[in-house]
Amino acid sequence: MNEALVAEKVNKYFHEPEEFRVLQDISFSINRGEFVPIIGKSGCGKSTLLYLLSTLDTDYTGLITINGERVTGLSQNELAVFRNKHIGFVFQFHFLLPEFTALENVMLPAMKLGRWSKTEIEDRALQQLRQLEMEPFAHKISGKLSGGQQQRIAIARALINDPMIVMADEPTGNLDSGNTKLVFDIFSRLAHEKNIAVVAVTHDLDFAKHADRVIEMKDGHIISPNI
Ligand SMILES: Nc1ncnc2c1ncn2[C@@H]1O[C@H](COP(=O)(O)OP(=O)(O)OP(=O)(O)O)[C@@H](O)[C@H]1O
Repeated sequence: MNEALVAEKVNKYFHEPEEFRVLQDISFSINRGEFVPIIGKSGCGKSTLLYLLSTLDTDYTGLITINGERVTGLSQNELAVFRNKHIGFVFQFHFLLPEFTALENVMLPAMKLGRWSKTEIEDRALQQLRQLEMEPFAHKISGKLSGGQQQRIAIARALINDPMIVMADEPTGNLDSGNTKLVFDIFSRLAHEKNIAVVAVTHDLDFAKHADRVIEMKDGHIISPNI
C-alpha cells in the first residue's frame, strides 16, 4: 500500500460568528515518498485542513485515512496513540521546551511511546540529530540556539518515532533563505530516501515550487491539477 493519506469529501464548518463552510468537499491523496506543500492565499483554509489531516481537529464530515487506517471516528485516546506512532509534527505551536537540551527535546516523543529503552532512545535521538547536522548541539539548551537550529531540532523530534507521515505548518516561516533551502532539502530527502510522506502548509512559493507536487487551495477548495 503506497497511500499515506487519503481525504474523501472532507467538509468543515465554523459556526461563529456565523455559519461558514471553510472546507468544501476536499478529496485528494498523498503517497509515501512524496513531498507535497499546500499553498494558497491567506484565509483559504490551509491550516484548518492540516489540523484535520493531522487528527487534531475531529469536527468535520467526510473521511480521512492515514496509512490505511480510517482515523475518522477514532476516540481522542486512540488518536493520541495513533499520532504518536504514525505522525511527525513540525507545527509552530508545537514548541521545543526551551530550557531542555536539544537531545532531551528530541527524545521526548519516544519516551512517551515506550517502545524502546532509554539508551536506545538516546541513540536514536543522536542519530536523528546527526542526520540534520545538529549532533554537535545535542547538549546545548534549545532556547539558546538559532531559529534554523531550533527548526532542525523540531524536525529531528518529529522523526524519532519513525513516522510514516510528517505534517508541517509553515516550517520555514521564520527562517532566512539559507535555512529555508536546508529545510526544503531535508523534507525532500525524507520523502525520497526514507519513503515518508511530507505535507507542509507554506506561504513560501520558492519553497513549494521545487516539490514533487503542490496542492493549491482557494476559498476552501483544492484548485491545483493532478490531484
Ligand atoms: N476558530 C475559527 N472560527 C471561525 N472562523 C475561523 C476559525 N479559524 C479559522 N477561521 C476562518 O477560516 C478561514 C480559513 O482559516 P485558515 O487559518 O485555515 O486559513 P489559512 O489558509 O491557513 O490562512 P493563513 O495562510 O493566513 O494562515 C479564515 O477565513 C479564518 O478566518
